[in-house]
Amino acid sequence: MSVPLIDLRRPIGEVGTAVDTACREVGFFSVVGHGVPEELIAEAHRLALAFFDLPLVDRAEAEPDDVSYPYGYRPFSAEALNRSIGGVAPADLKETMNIGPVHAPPRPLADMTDPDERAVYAPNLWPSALLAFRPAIEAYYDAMSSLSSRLMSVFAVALDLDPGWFDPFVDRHGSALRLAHYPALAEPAPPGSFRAGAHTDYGTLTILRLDDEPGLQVESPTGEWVDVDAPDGALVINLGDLMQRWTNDRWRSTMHRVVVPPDGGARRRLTMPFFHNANWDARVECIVEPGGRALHDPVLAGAHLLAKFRSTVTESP
Ligand SMILES: O=C(O)CCC(=O)C(=O)O
Ligand SMILES: [Fe+2]
Repeated sequence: MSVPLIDLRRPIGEVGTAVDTACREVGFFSVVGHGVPEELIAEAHRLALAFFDLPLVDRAEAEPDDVSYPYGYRPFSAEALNRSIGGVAPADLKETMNIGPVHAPPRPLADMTDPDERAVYAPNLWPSALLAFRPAIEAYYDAMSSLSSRLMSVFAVALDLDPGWFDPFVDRHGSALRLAHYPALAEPAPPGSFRAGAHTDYGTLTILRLDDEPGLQVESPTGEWVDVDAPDGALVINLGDLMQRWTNDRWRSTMHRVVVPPDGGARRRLTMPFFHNANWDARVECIVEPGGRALHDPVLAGAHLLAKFRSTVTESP
């Protein structure tokens, strides 16, 4: 299934209407006219592959000592995304490299009394073996950060709010970029395993750069799993749980997963999801349509995110 394709160069009102429809019906869409140079995307993708081609000892240099540290390298089988929704699926068939904010925090770390907030601004861990990696990935992080801000103002318009309505809630966001490598599988995958188990994303929105290898599926409103496809050069956008809650369930945070393709996963796959979050201390209260009532209690964005994140670490990688 091609998820709805939206050209961000169209007039903002038209874009907003298309986004509202896509977010209500599918929770996924793809965008062209996003302004991120193709070379910047290709360079990040190339260096991400080069990172996963490093010998394990060099990748492991970027692995945190403590599994609860949010950034750095996570080896094969360290995560089971399905557990974030209470599932019991085996570990995912992937390894990841996770990158947090690439600029100085909005205020000194010493002023942040919540240790979990400090964790969002914990330093990134980089491998010393691949010098071109860090600048290419930081440039990609920045590009995703700018595109997220633009999408949040499109979201505001789609919800009949002022374009800047979300700004005070996201102007100090601590979002995370993930490089997800699904290696070619030498042996048949264990029964019931996935490249990434069924889950919803946690935050406001995710920007996903797919590659040529298929596998991403979304759950339709009638419960069928459908393949996600997007034209070359497009970026796939989906909503996270916080946005569903914020919109009082008007929009959908859609269940999705990455399956092992019918060839048994003979080819590797590399995607680069960027998980945009609201500010740590943003108080998210349902945006209620006229005449409606709030379906959820207010929640702080940071606490909401951490609870989700902690539920997915496997006990024994
Ligand atoms: O790799 C993909 O296509 C999607 C991965 C994903 O959904 C996630 O990491 O949250
Ligand atoms: Fe996801």
